Amino acid sequence: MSSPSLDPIRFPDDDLPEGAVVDGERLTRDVKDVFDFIVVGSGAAGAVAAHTLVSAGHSVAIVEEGPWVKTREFGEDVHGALRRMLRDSAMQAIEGRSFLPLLQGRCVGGSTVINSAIAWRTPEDVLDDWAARFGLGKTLTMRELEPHFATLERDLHVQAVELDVLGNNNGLFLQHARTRNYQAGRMHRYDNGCRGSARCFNGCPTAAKRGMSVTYVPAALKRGARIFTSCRVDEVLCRFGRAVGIQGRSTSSDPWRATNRRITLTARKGVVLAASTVQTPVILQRSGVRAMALGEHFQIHPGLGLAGRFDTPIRMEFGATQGAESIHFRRSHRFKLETIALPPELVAARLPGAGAELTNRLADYGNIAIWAAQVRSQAQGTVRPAWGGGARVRLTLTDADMVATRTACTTIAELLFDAGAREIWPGIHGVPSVLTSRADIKLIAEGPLDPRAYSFIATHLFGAARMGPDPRSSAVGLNFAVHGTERLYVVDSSLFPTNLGVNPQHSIMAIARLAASRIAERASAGMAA
Ligand SMILES: Cc1cc2nc3c(=O)[nH]c(=O)nc-3n(C[C@H](O)[C@H](O)[C@H](O)COP(=O)(O)OP(=O)(O)OC[C@H]3O[C@@H](n4cnc5c(N)ncnc54)[C@H](O)[C@@H]3O)c2cc1C
Repeated sequence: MSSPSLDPIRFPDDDLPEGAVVDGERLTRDVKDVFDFIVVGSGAAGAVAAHTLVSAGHSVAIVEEGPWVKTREFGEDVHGALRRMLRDSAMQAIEGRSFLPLLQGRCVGGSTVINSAIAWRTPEDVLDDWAARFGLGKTLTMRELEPHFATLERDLHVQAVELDVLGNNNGLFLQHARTRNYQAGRMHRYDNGCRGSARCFNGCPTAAKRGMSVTYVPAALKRGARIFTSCRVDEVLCRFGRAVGIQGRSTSSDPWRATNRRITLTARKGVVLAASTVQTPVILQRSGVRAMALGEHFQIHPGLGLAGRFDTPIRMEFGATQGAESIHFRRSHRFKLETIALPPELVAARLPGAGAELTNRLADYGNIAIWAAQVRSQAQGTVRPAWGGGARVRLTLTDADMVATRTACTTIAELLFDAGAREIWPGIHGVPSVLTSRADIKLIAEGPLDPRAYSFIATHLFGAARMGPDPRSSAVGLNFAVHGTERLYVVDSSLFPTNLGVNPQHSIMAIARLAASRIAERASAGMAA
């Protein structure tokens, strides 16, 4: 008999129903099958939609381009995580006046596997704007969304970061933001027992982070759904103006394992696209959907961070990866402040200097804090299919976006000096790489307004198949169906008319849940959208 302490811990992605997972990397023949609904993508939107549809009694197939990387495979190796779980090994970029790196998950659970699990309900001012300016009327009001938020919060265990895993990076930010009377707090996250390993980005090693690969995907499979992993959807099959299935092929991140089998799935009741704001519009365009707004109005929250070096230990490697935030400036200046812990490999990529100078700086890793901003930018861009099956994404930040960015940087610099930072490393071209006194902050305030001078990253994506009643200005109707094509639905943030100014996963899931409930009801009643 084994000792209790040696009993292996079981994770929710360990025990999956027999036959529920079809691994494209192991397929030896082409696949044909029939379901009520095909859901494309297993991230925030797809997992929730699939779970809702199967719970309503419909048969469901989820098709996911990436592999299923299980909890017990998550490690500390950042490069391995980037290669296995991120699209294009994290080498995607938005083109425009600058190249802006674009990060997306490409695995079962999508970006929820590699994200920080921060949960924010959609701000009411955003919903009011959608209703008034974009004709959404009562489709997406807080009254309609509230029960979906409540269920998600219960299922995914949304709670404030526990004090014992707050860590110094988060704690210092909170203390000094509050001293300045900024509206600030501990983050609320999908968290069931975070141990503060600061490894959200590599995949949570304890499954405490309630990403989709350990929650709604296994739950949907237990209710009878099937998932086709490492299977990429190339196009939606349409006949006589109605979606009837999907066509795709098996894939692999390792070219030696690619089997290239054809996947043809028939959908009796509909195809639900949840492949993300970049891939959903591309699938639609490849499938021959023509809508004026398709691929247009793409938006992001450009994010960037400043590092501060302290004399005292910060130890970013302990604590919630992102644990403290302030929405004080969301409406007045269009940015949200956040803490973030980055592993040494990613910090090294941002440090000023080279050779011995760089090595000395990296030796200070234990004394570095990183505080960041997500900017609610106004720029709109485009998403188009690219050669080789990818996407070409274009967007250039506006002057107003750059003013907001610069203000966010000065605000962070002030907070870092308040907290006792000896040096600040702003990482802005044209501003000295090391600032040593408060007087230096004016160098940021007078710094460039050129997006090429800043090290942005985009992880929050919106639009490109926006919702609205008028096919001339939107791609998706108020019933979540693509204008002009019956039974072809979009449930991810492609349909959002604008960005939010807060982290998007919670809004995406609540809207996907609401959409899938309505789609399921109509299908049960025998009505096509
Ligand atoms: C590093 C990082 C940190 C983040 N932190 C937070 C946070 O803390 N809080 C928050 O609210 N948001 C956060 N976000 C954003 C959030 O994760 C995303 O907004 C959300 O996951 C998007 O949901 P989605 O379902 O649209 O797309 P995803 O979750 O990205 O899922 C889309 C899935 O579709 C699959 N897919 C794409 N194309 C195809 C195809 N042709 N065939 C089959 N499958 C396909 C993809 O492989 C992917 O798995 C973060 C994002 C990143 C990258």
